[in-house]
Amino acid sequence: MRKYQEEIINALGVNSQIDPQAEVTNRVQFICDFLQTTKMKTLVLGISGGQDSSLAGRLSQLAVEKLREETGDNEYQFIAVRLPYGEQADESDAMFAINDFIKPDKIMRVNIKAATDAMVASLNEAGTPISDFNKGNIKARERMIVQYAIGGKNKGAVVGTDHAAEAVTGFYTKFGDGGADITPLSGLDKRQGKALLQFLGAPAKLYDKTPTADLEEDKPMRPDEEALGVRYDEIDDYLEGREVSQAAAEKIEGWYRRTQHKRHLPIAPYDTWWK
Ligand SMILES: Nc1ncnc2c1ncn2[C@@H]1O[C@H](COP(=O)(O)OP(=O)(O)OC[C@H]2O[C@@H]([n+]3cccc(C(=O)O)c3)[C@H](O)[C@@H]2O)[C@@H](O)[C@H]1O
Ligand SMILES: Nc1ncnc2c1ncn2[C@@H]1O[C@H](COP(=O)(O)OP(=O)(O)OP(=O)(O)O)[C@@H](O)[C@H]1O
Ligand SMILES: [Mg+2]
Repeated sequence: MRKYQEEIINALGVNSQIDPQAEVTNRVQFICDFLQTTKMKTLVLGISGGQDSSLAGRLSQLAVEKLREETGDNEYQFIAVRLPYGEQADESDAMFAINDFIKPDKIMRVNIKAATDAMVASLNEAGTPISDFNKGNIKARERMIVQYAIGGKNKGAVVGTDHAAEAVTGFYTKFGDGGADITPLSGLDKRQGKALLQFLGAPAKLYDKTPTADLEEDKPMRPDEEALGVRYDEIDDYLEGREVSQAAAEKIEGWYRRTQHKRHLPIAPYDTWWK
């Protein structure tokens, strides 16, 4: 194994083999422990219709159901939030994930288009035209704002969907979808997330779906793999300690190096890791 590969695997806490049943049990328990320790009662998560939020959403729902049963406290709840920008192309997938699999206690819908467009217009007026790519990051941050607002009203914590195959490339918006209170999928790669969904009895269309950030209007539903220039299969192999092509390894390590700043708190004068 490459030396850097080993370092990255350790930093992200990836196991080369997992037992999906144990992972589900432990991760649900982790969420329960978090709520009981912090005395928070609500979990909030945006549901896109993609694999990651389907899994994190179902684990969140299972955790609050377990706590309700164990404590008799019916205040524990999970709020699934639909956060379309206008009309979402795969809206039916998102509602399918919610109704047929996640089965959340509560569903909310907040359209982020007005807030996003107002922000872009104000920036334009201030002499800062915003590219389609940059606007995509504004959308991700608007979603973060909505989830924290709902959490703030409900003694709630915001659930993040970051996992090892995303963390390694830093393929998320800093303080956007990267902004959360707990990340129950940490340490899992993409195929391990899929294995957990299969164990949980998710319909295949939820985990067979092509992963997309879907933030750019110029490139709707653009597959993550196209943007990253490397396949999830290769990322997963790399994270599980397997040999991948030199080109794939270099691509992954390049992303990891360039996005190091996203996996740390803001840089302070005494920090040295960034130098
Ligand atoms: N060396 C450094 N040290 C400290 N801070 C540094 C830095 N370099 C950039 N920065 C800061 O980071 C900013 C860039 O990071 P960021 O704002 O995140 O923006 P950036 O990484 O440029 O873009 C986000 C990427 O993640 C993708 N994404 C976003 C959201 C969701 C998903 C998904 O899969 O669902 C994917 C999106 O498609 C795009 O490719 C810079 O503007 C700067 O403020
Ligand atoms: N349209 C949306 N509505 C609600 N939440 C969203 C939406 N788009 C993105 N999100 C939130 O941002 C997170 C990051 O998106 P990301 O694409 O990485 O995950 P995903 O869509 O759940 O899975 P996949 O990576 O397989 O597409 C999602 O998990 C979800 O919580
Ligand atoms: Mg997605």
